[in-house]
Amino acid sequence: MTLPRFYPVFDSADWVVRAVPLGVRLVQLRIKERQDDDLRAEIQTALACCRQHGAALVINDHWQLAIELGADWLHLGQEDLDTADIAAIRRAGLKLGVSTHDHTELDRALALAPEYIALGPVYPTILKKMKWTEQGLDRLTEWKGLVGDIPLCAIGGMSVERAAGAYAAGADMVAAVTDITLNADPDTRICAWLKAAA
Ligand SMILES: Cc1ncc(COP(=O)(O)OP(=O)(O)O)c(N)n1
Ligand SMILES: Cc1nc(C(=O)O)sc1CCOP(=O)(O)O
Ligand SMILES: [Mg+2]
Repeated sequence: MTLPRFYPVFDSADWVVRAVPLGVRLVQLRIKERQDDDLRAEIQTALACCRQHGAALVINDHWQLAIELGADWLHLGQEDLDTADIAAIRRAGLKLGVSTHDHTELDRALALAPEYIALGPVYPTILKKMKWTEQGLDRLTEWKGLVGDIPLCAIGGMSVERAAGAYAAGADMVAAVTDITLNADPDTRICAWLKAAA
Protein backbone atom coordinates (compact mmCIF):
# COMPACT_ATOMS: atom_id res chain seq x y z
CA MET A 1 0.00 0.00 0.00
CA THR A 2 1.41 3.41 -1.00
CA LEU A 3 0.44 6.16 1.39
CA PRO A 4 0.88 9.94 1.07
CA ARG A 5 4.35 10.92 2.23
CA PHE A 6 3.19 13.89 4.29
CA TYR A 7 1.09 13.01 7.35
CA PRO A 8 0.15 15.91 9.63
CA VAL A 9 -1.27 15.19 13.08
CA PHE A 10 -3.76 17.68 14.48
CA ASP A 11 -5.70 18.10 17.73
CA SER A 12 -8.91 19.50 16.21
CA ALA A 13 -11.25 19.14 13.24
CA ASP A 14 -10.62 22.83 12.54
CA TRP A 15 -7.02 22.03 11.63
CA VAL A 16 -8.15 19.14 9.39
CA VAL A 17 -10.68 21.41 7.62
CA ARG A 18 -7.89 23.98 7.11
CA ALA A 19 -5.25 21.54 5.84
CA VAL A 20 -7.16 19.12 3.58
CA PRO A 21 -8.31 21.74 1.01
CA LEU A 22 -4.63 22.73 0.67
CA GLY A 23 -3.84 19.23 -0.59
CA VAL A 24 -3.25 17.11 2.52
CA ARG A 25 -4.47 13.55 1.74
CA LEU A 26 -3.44 11.69 4.93
CA VAL A 27 -4.16 13.34 8.27
CA GLN A 28 -4.56 12.26 11.88
CA LEU A 29 -7.03 13.58 14.44
CA ARG A 30 -5.23 13.27 17.76
CA ILE A 31 -7.53 14.57 20.48
CA LYS A 32 -6.65 13.77 24.08
CA GLU A 33 -8.82 14.19 27.21
CA ARG A 34 -12.16 15.16 25.63
CA GLN A 35 -15.79 14.12 26.40
CA ASP A 36 -17.19 11.54 23.99
CA ASP A 37 -19.89 13.88 22.64
CA ASP A 38 -17.27 16.47 21.72
CA LEU A 39 -15.06 13.74 20.24
CA ARG A 40 -17.96 12.47 18.09
CA ALA A 41 -18.56 15.97 16.71
CA GLU A 42 -14.87 16.48 15.95
CA ILE A 43 -14.52 13.08 14.28
CA GLN A 44 -17.70 13.55 12.21
CA THR A 45 -16.61 17.00 11.01
CA ALA A 46 -13.13 15.77 10.11
CA LEU A 47 -14.50 12.64 8.41
CA ALA A 48 -16.94 14.67 6.29
CA CYS A 49 -14.16 17.01 5.15
CA CYS A 50 -11.78 14.16 4.32
CA ARG A 51 -14.43 12.25 2.40
CA GLN A 52 -15.32 15.37 0.42
CA HIS A 53 -11.67 15.74 -0.65
CA GLY A 54 -10.69 12.07 -1.02
CA ALA A 55 -8.37 12.24 1.98
CA ALA A 56 -7.72 9.55 4.60
CA LEU A 57 -8.49 10.48 8.20
CA VAL A 58 -6.68 8.52 10.90
CA ILE A 59 -8.34 8.53 14.34
CA ASN A 60 -5.83 8.38 17.19
CA ASP A 61 -6.62 6.25 20.28
CA HIS A 62 -10.44 6.23 20.19
CA TRP A 63 -11.06 2.87 18.54
CA GLN A 64 -14.67 2.42 19.73
CA LEU A 65 -15.70 5.82 18.33
CA ALA A 66 -13.78 5.06 15.14
CA ILE A 67 -15.86 1.89 14.70
CA GLU A 68 -19.13 3.62 15.72
CA LEU A 69 -18.63 6.52 13.33
CA GLY A 70 -17.45 4.43 10.39
CA ALA A 71 -13.89 5.73 10.22
CA ASP A 72 -11.45 3.98 7.88
CA TRP A 73 -8.19 4.41 9.78
CA LEU A 74 -7.04 4.13 13.41
CA HIS A 75 -3.69 4.79 15.06
CA LEU A 76 -2.81 2.92 18.25
CA GLY A 77 0.19 3.14 20.50
CA GLN A 78 1.56 0.34 22.64
CA GLU A 79 -0.52 1.29 25.70
CA ASP A 80 -3.63 1.51 23.52
CA LEU A 81 -2.92 -2.03 22.33
CA ASP A 82 -3.22 -3.25 25.94
CA THR A 83 -6.95 -2.49 25.94
CA ALA A 84 -8.09 -2.22 22.32
CA ASP A 85 -10.17 -5.03 20.80
CA ILE A 86 -8.05 -5.71 17.71
CA ALA A 87 -10.44 -8.40 16.43
CA ALA A 88 -13.36 -5.95 16.58
CA ILE A 89 -11.26 -3.26 14.90
CA ARG A 90 -10.35 -5.64 12.07
CA ARG A 91 -13.95 -6.94 11.78
CA ALA A 92 -15.05 -3.33 11.33
CA GLY A 93 -12.60 -3.08 8.43
CA LEU A 94 -10.42 -0.35 9.93
CA LYS A 95 -6.89 0.07 8.66
CA LEU A 96 -4.34 0.33 11.45
CA GLY A 97 -1.19 2.29 12.20
CA VAL A 98 0.93 1.34 15.22
CA SER A 99 3.58 3.31 17.15
CA THR A 100 6.92 1.72 17.95
CA HIS A 101 9.91 2.93 19.98
CA ASP A 102 12.05 -0.17 20.52
CA HIS A 103 12.44 -3.74 19.26
CA THR A 104 9.93 -5.23 21.68
CA GLU A 105 7.30 -2.75 20.51
CA LEU A 106 8.26 -3.38 16.88
CA ASP A 107 7.80 -7.14 17.27
CA ARG A 108 4.39 -6.54 18.85
CA ALA A 109 3.41 -4.21 16.01
CA LEU A 110 4.60 -6.57 13.28
CA ALA A 111 2.50 -9.38 14.78
CA LEU A 112 -0.58 -7.26 14.05
CA ALA A 113 0.27 -6.78 10.35
CA PRO A 114 -0.70 -3.10 10.46
CA GLU A 115 -1.08 -0.85 7.42
CA TYR A 116 1.80 1.28 8.64
CA ILE A 117 4.32 1.32 11.48
CA ALA A 118 5.60 4.52 13.06
CA LEU A 119 9.00 5.02 14.67
CA GLY A 120 9.55 7.89 17.01
CA PRO A 121 10.69 10.21 18.26
CA VAL A 122 13.18 10.45 15.37
CA TYR A 123 14.23 13.85 16.71
CA PRO A 124 13.46 15.29 20.16
CA THR A 125 9.83 16.40 20.43
CA ILE A 126 8.31 19.15 22.56
CA LEU A 127 4.77 17.81 22.13
CA LYS A 128 4.79 15.01 24.68
CA LYS A 129 6.97 13.69 27.46
CA MET A 130 8.42 10.33 26.53
CA LYS A 131 11.05 7.98 27.94
CA TRP A 132 12.69 7.98 24.49
CA THR A 133 14.51 11.14 23.50
CA GLU A 134 15.89 10.78 19.97
CA GLN A 135 15.90 7.64 17.81
CA GLY A 136 17.92 9.21 14.99
CA LEU A 137 18.01 8.49 11.25
CA ASP A 138 20.14 5.34 11.59
CA ARG A 139 17.34 3.77 13.66
CA LEU A 140 14.89 4.72 10.91
CA THR A 141 17.07 2.85 8.40
CA GLU A 142 17.27 -0.13 10.78
CA TRP A 143 13.48 -0.15 11.11
CA LYS A 144 13.05 0.04 7.33
CA GLY A 145 15.06 -3.16 7.06
CA LEU A 146 12.80 -4.86 9.61
CA VAL A 147 9.28 -3.79 8.55
CA GLY A 148 9.30 -5.51 5.16
CA ASP A 149 6.61 -4.07 2.87
CA ILE A 150 4.78 -2.27 5.67
CA PRO A 151 5.01 1.51 5.15
CA LEU A 152 7.25 3.19 7.73
CA CYS A 153 6.30 6.54 9.27
CA ALA A 154 8.81 8.86 10.96
CA ILE A 155 7.48 11.04 13.75
CA GLY A 156 8.98 13.30 16.38
CA GLY A 157 10.62 16.68 15.89
CA MET A 158 10.07 16.49 12.15
CA SER A 159 10.27 19.66 10.07
CA VAL A 160 10.20 20.56 6.38
CA GLU A 161 13.98 20.91 6.54
CA ARG A 162 14.41 17.44 8.11
CA ALA A 163 11.95 15.66 5.79
CA ALA A 164 14.35 14.83 2.95
CA GLY A 165 16.77 13.18 5.38
CA ALA A 166 14.01 11.05 6.86
CA TYR A 167 12.80 9.89 3.44
CA ALA A 168 16.40 9.12 2.44
CA ALA A 169 16.86 7.13 5.66
CA GLY A 170 13.86 4.95 4.81
CA ALA A 171 10.69 6.73 5.89
CA ASP A 172 7.75 6.25 3.55
CA MET A 173 5.75 8.88 5.42
CA VAL A 174 6.70 11.75 7.72
CA ALA A 175 4.32 12.89 10.46
CA ALA A 176 4.51 16.35 11.97
CA VAL A 177 2.64 18.43 14.52
CA THR A 178 4.28 21.54 15.94
CA ASP A 179 6.28 22.35 12.81
CA ILE A 180 2.86 23.27 11.43
CA THR A 181 0.71 24.22 14.42
CA LEU A 182 3.29 26.54 16.01
CA ASN A 183 4.29 28.14 12.71
CA ALA A 184 3.31 31.79 12.19
CA ASP A 185 1.91 30.92 8.75
CA PRO A 186 0.58 27.33 8.95
CA ASP A 187 -0.99 27.35 5.47
CA THR A 188 2.33 28.26 3.84
CA ARG A 189 4.09 25.66 6.01
CA ILE A 190 1.61 22.96 4.93
CA CYS A 191 2.25 23.86 1.28
CA ALA A 192 6.00 23.66 1.93
CA TRP A 193 5.47 20.20 3.44
CA LEU A 194 3.47 19.08 0.39
CA LYS A 195 6.30 20.26 -1.85
CA ALA A 196 8.94 18.52 0.30
CA ALA A 197 6.90 15.31 0.19
CA ALA A 198 6.20 15.41 -3.55
C1 LIG B 1 1.84 8.63 13.24
C2 LIG B 1 1.86 8.53 14.72
N1 LIG B 1 2.94 7.95 15.34
C3 LIG B 1 2.95 7.86 16.69
C4 LIG B 1 1.90 8.35 17.44
C5 LIG B 1 1.91 8.22 18.94
O1 LIG B 1 0.85 7.37 19.33
P1 LIG B 1 0.81 6.88 20.87
O2 LIG B 1 2.09 6.20 21.19
O3 LIG B 1 -0.45 6.14 21.08
O4 LIG B 1 0.75 8.25 21.68
P2 LIG B 1 -0.41 9.33 21.60
O5 LIG B 1 -0.27 10.03 20.26
O6 LIG B 1 -1.71 8.62 21.71
O7 LIG B 1 -0.12 10.27 22.75
C6 LIG B 1 0.82 8.92 16.77
N2 LIG B 1 -0.23 9.41 17.47
N3 LIG B 1 0.81 9.01 15.43
C1 LIG C 1 2.49 12.18 18.95
C2 LIG C 1 3.91 11.75 18.96
N1 LIG C 1 4.27 10.45 19.03
C3 LIG C 1 5.58 10.27 19.02
C4 LIG C 1 6.24 8.95 19.12
O1 LIG C 1 7.49 8.94 19.15
O2 LIG C 1 5.50 7.95 19.13
S1 LIG C 1 6.42 11.75 18.95
C5 LIG C 1 4.97 12.61 18.91
C6 LIG C 1 4.92 14.11 18.85
C7 LIG C 1 5.14 14.63 17.47
O3 LIG C 1 5.03 16.06 17.52
P1 LIG C 1 6.10 17.00 16.81
O4 LIG C 1 6.01 16.75 15.31
O5 LIG C 1 5.60 18.39 17.15
O6 LIG C 1 7.44 16.69 17.39
MG1 LIG D 1 -2.28 6.67 21.64
